[in-house]
Amino acid sequence: MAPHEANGIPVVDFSAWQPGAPIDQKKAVADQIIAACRTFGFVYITNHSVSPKRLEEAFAMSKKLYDLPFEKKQLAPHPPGFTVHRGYSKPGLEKVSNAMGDEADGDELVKDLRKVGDAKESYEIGSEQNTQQPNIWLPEDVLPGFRSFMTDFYWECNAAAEQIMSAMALGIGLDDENYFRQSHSGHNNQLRLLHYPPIPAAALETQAATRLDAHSDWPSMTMLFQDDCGGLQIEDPNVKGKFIDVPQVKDAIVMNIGDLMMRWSNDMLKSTLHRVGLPPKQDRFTGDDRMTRERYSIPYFVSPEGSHIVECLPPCIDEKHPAKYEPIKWNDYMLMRASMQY
Ligand SMILES: O=C(O)CCC(=O)C(=O)O
Ligand SMILES: [Fe+2]
Repeated sequence: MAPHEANGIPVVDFSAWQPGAPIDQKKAVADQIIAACRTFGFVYITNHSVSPKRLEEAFAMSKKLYDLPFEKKQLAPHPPGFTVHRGYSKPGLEKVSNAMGDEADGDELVKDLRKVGDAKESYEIGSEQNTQQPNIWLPEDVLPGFRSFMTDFYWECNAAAEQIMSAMALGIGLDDENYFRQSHSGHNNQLRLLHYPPIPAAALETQAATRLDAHSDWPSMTMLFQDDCGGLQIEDPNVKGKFIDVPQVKDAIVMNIGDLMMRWSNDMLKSTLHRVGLPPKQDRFTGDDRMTRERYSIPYFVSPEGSHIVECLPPCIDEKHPAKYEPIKWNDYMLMRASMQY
């Protein structure tokens, strides 16, 4: 029998969600997703529309990308600044170098940290029709088939996202199952290929480096595909500051609510802090450096149109829960969030 949870986090079997299925059957799936999103803000979804074969191909393509020499990957560079999120971002070394201290101090830890590899590298892809965020591709001969595969995969992910959002609409209690489709054309989503190279365990343990700091995602929701390395953690819904592992469930989507959906749902659904740290013990190499395994993950961020006005959903408002937020455009919300970061 399929598992119903992994480390306490609900696993929802999506196979009963079929276009012509009886409403009770669909509602059962929808309710399970919403229940998980109310407590954890995270839920595993199995038997969704992205096939295991396609996922295997996507991870294989991502590996091919990251196996390329640095100079080749740099042929599709992420533009400087925060306005366009496309193309290849090389590993950020700021944290690591900050912790290195004075070269002359001879400290063992400092020496260790000198060997610290790259914390993470990423490649961002969007809709080919999104003119505000034009894609940045490698020359075709550098990685043949990459562009066409990722363009198709982007829309396959969106098809799964549409079904999940339909289930969410039903689970929230909206009359129209297609409610979220009106504002989510799919052109504003973001496919991210992430690679966390091997790194000495000591660097993560001493927090001299992190793979990915604790954060919440901004958009409506995120669908994450992860390999079996481990290291993803979410904040325990019952204990602030305590993080629990989100182990791999093979081929499952790890779906999580973003800040925008939390606001949209008048805080009924939770946008939960999550981070990527040290992989579980058994995944570590035993050499002197105790190098951790590398990790690959593929998040897919789902956002509405920039001009869409997000207003607390009626089923999430009652006498005990009056609307907490003013209506806001997704574009304005992003600007507000970006300005808060400085
Ligand atoms: O790599 C992961 O598993 C997490 C990625 C993530 O949280 C993000 O990119 O926002
Ligand atoms: Fe995230």
